[in-house]
Amino acid sequence: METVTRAGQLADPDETAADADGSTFPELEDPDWMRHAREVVQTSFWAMARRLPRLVREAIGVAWATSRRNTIASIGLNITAGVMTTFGLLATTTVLTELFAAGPTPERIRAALPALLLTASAMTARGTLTIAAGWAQARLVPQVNYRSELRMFDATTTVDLAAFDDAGFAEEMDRVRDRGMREAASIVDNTVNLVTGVVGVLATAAALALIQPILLACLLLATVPEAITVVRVARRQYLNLLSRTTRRRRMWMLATLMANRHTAAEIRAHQMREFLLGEYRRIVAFETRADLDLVRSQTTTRVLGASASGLASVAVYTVLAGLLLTGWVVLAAAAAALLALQAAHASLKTTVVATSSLYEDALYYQDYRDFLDRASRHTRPVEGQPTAGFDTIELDRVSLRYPDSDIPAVDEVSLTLRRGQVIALVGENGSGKTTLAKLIAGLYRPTSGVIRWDGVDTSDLNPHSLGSHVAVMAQDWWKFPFTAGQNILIGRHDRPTPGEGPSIEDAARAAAVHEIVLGLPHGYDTLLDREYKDGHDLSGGQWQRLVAARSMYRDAALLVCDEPSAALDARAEHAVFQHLRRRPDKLIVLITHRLANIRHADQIFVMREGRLVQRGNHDELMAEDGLYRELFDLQAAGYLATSSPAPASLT
Ligand SMILES: Nc1ncnc2c1ncn2[C@@H]1O[C@H](COP(=O)(O)OP(=O)(O)OP(=O)(O)O)[C@@H](O)[C@H]1O
Repeated sequence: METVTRAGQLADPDETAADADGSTFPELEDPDWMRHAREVVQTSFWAMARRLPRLVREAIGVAWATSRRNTIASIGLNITAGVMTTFGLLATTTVLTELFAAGPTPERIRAALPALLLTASAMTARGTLTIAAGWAQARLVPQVNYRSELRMFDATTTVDLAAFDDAGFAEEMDRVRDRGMREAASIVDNTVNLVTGVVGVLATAAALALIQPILLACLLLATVPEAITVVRVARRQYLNLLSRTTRRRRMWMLATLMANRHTAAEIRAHQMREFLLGEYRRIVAFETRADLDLVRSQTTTRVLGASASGLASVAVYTVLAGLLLTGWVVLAAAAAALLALQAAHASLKTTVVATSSLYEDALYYQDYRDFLDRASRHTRPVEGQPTAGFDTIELDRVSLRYPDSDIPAVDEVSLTLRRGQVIALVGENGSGKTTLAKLIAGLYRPTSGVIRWDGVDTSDLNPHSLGSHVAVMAQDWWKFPFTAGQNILIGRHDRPTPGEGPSIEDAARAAAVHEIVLGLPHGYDTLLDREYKDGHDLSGGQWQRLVAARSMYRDAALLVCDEPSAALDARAEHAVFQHLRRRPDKLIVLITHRLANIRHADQIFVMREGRLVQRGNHDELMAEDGLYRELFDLQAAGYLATSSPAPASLT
């Protein structure tokens, strides 16, 4: 893969990843999204310009959908400001004509006065309109930004869980979060800049054309060196940014490791400080060299550009002098033309820079749109019949194969579960218990087979309605950076009737976490994240109790508990399992490796390599000579206070 290096040249990856000492930065590989950056670098300016109309339409569409008022204001005020520029320049010509006319000075001034007032008014109006347009633009840009961010997070929180198992989806999501998400605002911003530039060019060109059309042609020619310099400098700057992105990611990662509460203990325990600082220093040295290279090459380009521009300006002024000498233009018109030339020059520069930036933005914006399309393919339609719950859940030859995997994680599983039961899924690591539980909970859709709630295929049910009857205590829960109370409340933040289910405190009591929360500095209002002021943290087991309280607060008909007591002490485990006992209104699905906790389950399903290999209650399974008994005996042996020899598998 090609990589972009220090001075911005495309280089061999091995060369790029090697620093001056010959050691390597294996992580300094280009992220995939950089391909767009390379495309920009390799595309000619005219190729970019050809795509402009489509981009401008797109940007105006986005801006229009966000705020009509600010869109009209940004564009309309800029156009009006352009008209004022033309007026101002033409009025300046009249002022100069009057001033250079023959006659006594006071009379000439008097004659010039009306045009002078007109010029002053036009320039004041232009200034005011430009400021107002800038204000509207400044209001529009963050609104567009928030809108695209919300659209993105709306998609990421709606897609099926399975989307996150698709490596392409995850990578695209990172890329869009990294850059594409904010491009819509940048497109709008650059479109308005482009409009401003074009209007400026047209306004001054109109004035010049009225003064002397030959000067207009000269102006366009004289701008070429400047345009080339601007594009070259912008591209080189961009290439530098590109090469830095990878290094900066690495630096950012190292910086996060070195200034982070979670890594502080390990860094000290392993005395990693010098290693991390050394890595950081190496990249900084690389960065500094790249910066110096850039400054050198940019300065050279600017010197060459400025010299060429200077020569071009001399040429234009020579033509102007020639026109003056031959009587093609009068002195007053020549002076006004000089002003127009300068104004046009600045507007052309704005136009060129905006075109180049707009093109670049558009490529990243395309990523954003592609991601939204991909997300919508991973999203279930919200229609489907609502459900009031279930009495039975039936799995009929249900399988699930993760993307990029040849072996199904769950393989043709058929079982029937009833409300009022406690059932347990048992098996060794990787046997498919969590995957099966997620299928039962409706978090995954089977790749084959059918799951029915009271005979109705769950894919015909409204997913939101179905989800409202399910609570999941996940194995890999997240420490949400909210208060203790909110951490429970988010189990069902939208409970329609308060008092319908357990209160936050009831749920906390059931999960043996109420006393712990009361002991926090602000009780249920204590923020559980040390990274914020006044934030606190809990131990792993205390967090797990809080997670259990959240699911109890959710109070759903189906409760799936995946290793609910892995981090709990004996007392808390007892409390949690007391709550997870048989209840007529609930179906409880338990996954645990602590088999003593499921002895009283109505049904135990034993899994091996994705398949159900045994089913029955504890006594029935102990009576069989199978995996369940083997696992149970192995565990029970650990609790026996005898010096009997350990099972063969442990020796
Ligand atoms: N998101 C995923 N993408 C791809 N493969 C996965 C994913 N999650 C699990 N697997 C694979 O599916 C198989 C079953 O995993 P699962 O988590 O269901 O097992 P488990 O019985 O719950 O294991 P454990 O007891 O360790 O929690 C394993 O081989 C695992 O590597």
